[in-house]
Amino acid sequence: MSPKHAAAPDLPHGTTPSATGEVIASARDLRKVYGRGDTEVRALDGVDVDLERGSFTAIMGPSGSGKSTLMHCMAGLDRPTSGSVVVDGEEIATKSERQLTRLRRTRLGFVFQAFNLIPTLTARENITLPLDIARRPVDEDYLRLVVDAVGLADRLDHKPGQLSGGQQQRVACARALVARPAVVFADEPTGNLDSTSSGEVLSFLRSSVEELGQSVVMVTHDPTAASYAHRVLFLADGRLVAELADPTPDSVLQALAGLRRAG
Ligand SMILES: Nc1ncnc2c1ncn2[C@@H]1O[C@H](COP(=O)(O)OP(=O)(O)OP(=O)(O)O)[C@@H](O)[C@H]1O
Repeated sequence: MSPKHAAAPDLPHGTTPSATGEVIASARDLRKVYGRGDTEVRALDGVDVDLERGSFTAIMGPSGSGKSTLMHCMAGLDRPTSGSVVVDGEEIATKSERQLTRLRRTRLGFVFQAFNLIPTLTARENITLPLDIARRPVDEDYLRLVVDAVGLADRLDHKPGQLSGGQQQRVACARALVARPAVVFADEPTGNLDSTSSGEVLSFLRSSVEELGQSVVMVTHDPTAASYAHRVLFLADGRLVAELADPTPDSVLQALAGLRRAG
């Protein structure tokens, strides 16, 4: 992975060279209902989606449209009321808590808005934590590749408190990737970052897809962030209402404006 990608926010918006045509995660007629009676909320109201291996997908939509619920149901963090979710060939909607925990640990990567690093561990220890918990050996060559790509080689002995917000989120990205998960789920990964740090994190996520063949799904409110993806899915009222391939910040803004007019 070239360092220029890790620092260059200006990525080409073109075809998806890394995409394989193979589905890595899918949802069928996915529904999630919170509450009942007068307080019932249909957070997901019949979502069908296929996510391709080796592609970067952004999920957008107004507040309350179901973005986080969709991501959480697809990542086994929340259980759907009905419908099916298959990730890396496994139906996850029917798994036990124990099986889900194992699946999340071994096959999925997560990046959250609040970096969620362990303050007493160094950057390196934070990055290798998922492997240590799963008692899997660290692939030092791959670790070096990921660490170089996020530009953290000279920060590995620092604790999170000694790192900037952008650096902490890059540690979180490296942590999500080091076990080579089937899918990385990122929930507003740049929500706490300035535009420069956001660009670095998003460039890294995109290059992890294009150069390492990873599959990334990201919830975001930010059209610029979404433009780093290969594909943007738009949710409204718990339904998938539109999608955009090879987005730019302008085309995302236009799509959002169109949806507001339609709504
Ligand atoms: N635990 C819960 N209990 C009850 N209702 C919930 C719960 N979680 C989410 N909801 C409701 O489900 C709907 C979808 O919520 P969700 O958080 O998925 O939306 P979102 O698009 O991610 O919103 P935001 O952009 O504001 O984060 C909202 O109406 C929300 O109030």
